[in-house]
Amino acid sequence: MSALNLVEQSKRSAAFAAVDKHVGPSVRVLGVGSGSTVVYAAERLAELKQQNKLHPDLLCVPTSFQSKQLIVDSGLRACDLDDLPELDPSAPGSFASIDVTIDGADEVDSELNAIKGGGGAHLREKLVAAASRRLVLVADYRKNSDVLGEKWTQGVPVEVSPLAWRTIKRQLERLGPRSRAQGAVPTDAAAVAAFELAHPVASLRQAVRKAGPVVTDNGNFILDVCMGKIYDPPAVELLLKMVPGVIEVGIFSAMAAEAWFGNEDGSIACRIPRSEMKKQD
Ligand SMILES: O=C(CO)[C@H](O)[C@H](O)COP(=O)(O)O
Repeated sequence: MSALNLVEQSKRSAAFAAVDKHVGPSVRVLGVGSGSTVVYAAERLAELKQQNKLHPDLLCVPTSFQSKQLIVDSGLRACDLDDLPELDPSAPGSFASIDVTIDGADEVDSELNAIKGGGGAHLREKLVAAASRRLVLVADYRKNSDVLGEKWTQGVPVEVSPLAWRTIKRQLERLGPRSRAQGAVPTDAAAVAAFELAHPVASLRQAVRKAGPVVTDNGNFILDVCMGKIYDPPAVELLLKMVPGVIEVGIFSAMAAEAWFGNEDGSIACRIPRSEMKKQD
């Protein structure tokens, strides 16, 4: 099998396995992620729908224009996040009105922190993930990592306001040394800085087959911020988010409950956060 087919096959097997495990007749509201791996999840959902194995009134919440097309093309019903009914505010976890969300990822570390936004959809993806009782990631073996930034070297996608993207870029690039000097980044063990590079580099993502920048589904720009390995994803997420004009950061810290990977040898691996595994030992 060629390398390309191997990657596609591993995306497909991960997506099929995750859908089979998590999307049955009891799931009433499903979040549908974005990207090329989620295309296979939609393929499986369409099959299950044909076989009457889904809830008859299943609602699917899209995370992008692409995701909405996938839902509609699969014969499923799309529903905006804000159209979901408010749940009993006194019930535990009541904010989470989506039963489960299946989404892709660009890289996933051992704690299931993830980099997302390679497809530029991370604002809506994070909104949907935060409103989900369970976030399940699906990816091929190239995304399976120990530390964020090890395999995904294109930078953390950061959605920013087009109003002042150059100013925002400059501020993001100053984060490393300045914030460390001010003690904003936890550096307790000295060697363990929040991220690797002293001088992050942010580049405006350019469109393909259109002159100029990528414009997101929300009318914003994307800066890809290279910062080397990310040793403390929650701290870096917060740090980036605090820059005025940053709309959303493509670091998803401790949001995912499970990650399914298609392996190179054709097998499938399902991972949970390493700290959860230790508790179960
Ligand atoms: O975050 C995303 C889009 O914003 C995607 O889920 C991520 O880029 C993975 O995409 P693919 O499945 O095509 O590798």
